[in-house]
Amino acid sequence: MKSLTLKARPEAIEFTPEQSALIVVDMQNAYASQGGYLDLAGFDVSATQPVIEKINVAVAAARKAGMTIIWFQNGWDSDYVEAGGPGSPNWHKSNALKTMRSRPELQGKLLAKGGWDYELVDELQPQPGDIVLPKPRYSGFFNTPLDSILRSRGIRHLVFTGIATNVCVESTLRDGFFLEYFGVVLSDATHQAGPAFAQQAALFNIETFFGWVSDVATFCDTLAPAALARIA
Ligand SMILES: C/C(=C/NC(N)=O)C(=O)O
Repeated sequence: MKSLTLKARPEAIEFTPEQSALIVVDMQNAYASQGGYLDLAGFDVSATQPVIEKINVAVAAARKAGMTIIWFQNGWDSDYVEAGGPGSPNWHKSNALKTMRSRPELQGKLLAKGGWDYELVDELQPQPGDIVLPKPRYSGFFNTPLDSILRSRGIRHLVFTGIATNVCVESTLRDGFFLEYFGVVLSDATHQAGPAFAQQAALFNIETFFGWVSDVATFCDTLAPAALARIA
């Protein structure tokens, strides 16, 4: 297995595709589509289409190079037992749950398994061999088998895409940092929940304290030789 060098901020980072995962965080209608949860809760989702396209490019390149692809889906059962009741901070802080409390006609619709809001957007669909993981909280490491799946495959490097940079992407990358995973964000394959400064702040935090920041074109250029080697 040959290691590759990815140009990134604050410095380049080495990784081996077979020991790395591309993680697609929560590319569901809830987060990327008009009429989904974030839109209904008042967050701007008008610029998510380019992010969807970039993720498709990154996923294709990662798959060709032999990386594991992991798709997260955030949400809960349609009775919201998994969301936690008033004894959970999630019940108080989740804007999806708050939106449904203020608009009872939406009850059972937002981030509920089995519904349109929970589904991945049409343009991004897992392929055989990819791993799809439901998650009930912002961090993909919490109450999911992510850590054991990664350990069993010898994966130490995690490349992140998805929505939202400042919530589930950053939470998962941070938890990964504490578990000794090297986290890289492809900035143009992510989008924030909230104003543009939330994106800048999340990327600043990641690049300065928790990981590395690169972009989709640089990632694909870096992987190209590994993909060719697998065909030859
Ligand atoms: C705001 C929010 C973000 N989720 C995510 N996937 O980053 C939420 O789930 O309420």
